[in-house]
Amino acid sequence: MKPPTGTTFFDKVWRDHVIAKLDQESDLIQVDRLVLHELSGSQALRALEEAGRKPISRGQVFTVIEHLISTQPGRGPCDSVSSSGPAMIQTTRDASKKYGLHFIDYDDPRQGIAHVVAPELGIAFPGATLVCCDSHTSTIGGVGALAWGIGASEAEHVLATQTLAQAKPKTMRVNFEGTLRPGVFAKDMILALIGTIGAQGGIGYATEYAGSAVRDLPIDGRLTLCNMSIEFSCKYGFVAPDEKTFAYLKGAEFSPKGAAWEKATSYWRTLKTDDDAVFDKEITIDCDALEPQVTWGISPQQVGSIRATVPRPSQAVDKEANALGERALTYMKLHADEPIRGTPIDVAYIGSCTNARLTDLRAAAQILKGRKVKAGIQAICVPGSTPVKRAAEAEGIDKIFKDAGFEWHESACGFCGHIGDNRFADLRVISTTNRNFESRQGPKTRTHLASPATVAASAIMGCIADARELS
Ligand SMILES: CC(C)[C@H](C(=O)O)[C@@H](O)C(=O)O
Ligand code: SF4
Repeated sequence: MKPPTGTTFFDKVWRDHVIAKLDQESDLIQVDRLVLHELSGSQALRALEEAGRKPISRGQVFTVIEHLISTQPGRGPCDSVSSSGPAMIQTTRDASKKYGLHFIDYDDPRQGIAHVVAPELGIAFPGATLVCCDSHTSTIGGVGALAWGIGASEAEHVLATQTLAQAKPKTMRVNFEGTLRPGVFAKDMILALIGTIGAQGGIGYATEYAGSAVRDLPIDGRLTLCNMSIEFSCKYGFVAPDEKTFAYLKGAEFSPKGAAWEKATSYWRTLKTDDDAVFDKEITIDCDALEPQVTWGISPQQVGSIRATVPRPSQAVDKEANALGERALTYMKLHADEPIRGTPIDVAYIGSCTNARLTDLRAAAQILKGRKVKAGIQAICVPGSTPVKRAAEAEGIDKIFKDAGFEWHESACGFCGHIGDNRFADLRVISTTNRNFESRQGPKTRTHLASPATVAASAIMGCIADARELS
């Protein structure tokens, strides 16, 4: 008789949302929250309208303008970074008003990137299932929700039924153990994991991030970790909720209040993995020894310590990695055995749903205070949301950035992905974002992914720099 084993956080949340078993692998899942942005969300809203249908539960649907809207101060209702932007923005605006959805327009004081706004406003909560037409939706696992990215046709189905058919994934736990040294952050943790497991390492898994280093992270750091789950092909990433989670969500606009809050937190406290639960896969990352990480290639798996040299593709684990390595060095105009630190840069970018929350801006400001961006370097900050921007301004962080020589923008997805603006074309960018694919940030841009502190230090030095030398 197999000894009974405990249940994982994932299994508990999944079990509480199964409406019906569809077949051996798939279940029909109840969806608690649907978040739509104007790029792919507008497609779902238009398809629903063309089918003559309407949302089954408009109170569970949230729409936000954040992908295509310009980040320039003084932006107008349809100022966009792409030619198709104005129409998609207006479609989202019109449908949201027609159906009475929770709508956050470009000039709403709560506006921001969906994956920053949903936790901030308590739209997401522990144990909730939340979907969005975006591959980085797993970010929201940082507050203990089960959140994943879907396509526009799936979003149309959720709009009409508030359910979704899902194949149940295997479970993985990544134990980040130890204590981060000063100058090392959540971004370094997740980059190190992806460098270890590979960009395909999470296919078919739901990943729980655990361990002492995760417990020590602020919620912003947990959101950073979960954000990049998809960069190792893992659709679901999450951190089981704890008192830090509850403190973060308490009092948020859409969080339960009063007796409902007490009832909710008593349920949320049950959402943790049992001590004797067994995972399909477990990995441990030693954080005591962790160094700041920076990518050198064209995949987030092509990453290493900022103190390392660019690796030789011939030393890669297999032929495929070898070929990707050769392609990366050619595209990135780098040479094997050269130190990554000291590589000249053209642009320093702080933004995105990965690393532009208040703790991220504080970490960068600590490096920038009293210093100047190197002459000739473009330095831009796009806060993750308008509330983050306002909170940073209340602390004088915007002044530190501007005095150093950074541009201080309005919140949106901005220059994370190449949606239209070509100002980084053919330049080397060190960036707090989550993807370093070829031409990700514009035609022939060469992107290095790093933490906000590393980006800030690099802006000052004019080359890839170790923030620990400046702090
Ligand atoms: C536009 C959206 C579909 C896309 C994604 O899902 O990842 C974008 O957010 C990105 O980061 O490339
Ligand atoms: S900030 Fe970047 S990664 Fe995040 S949703 Fe927007 S485009 Fe995608």
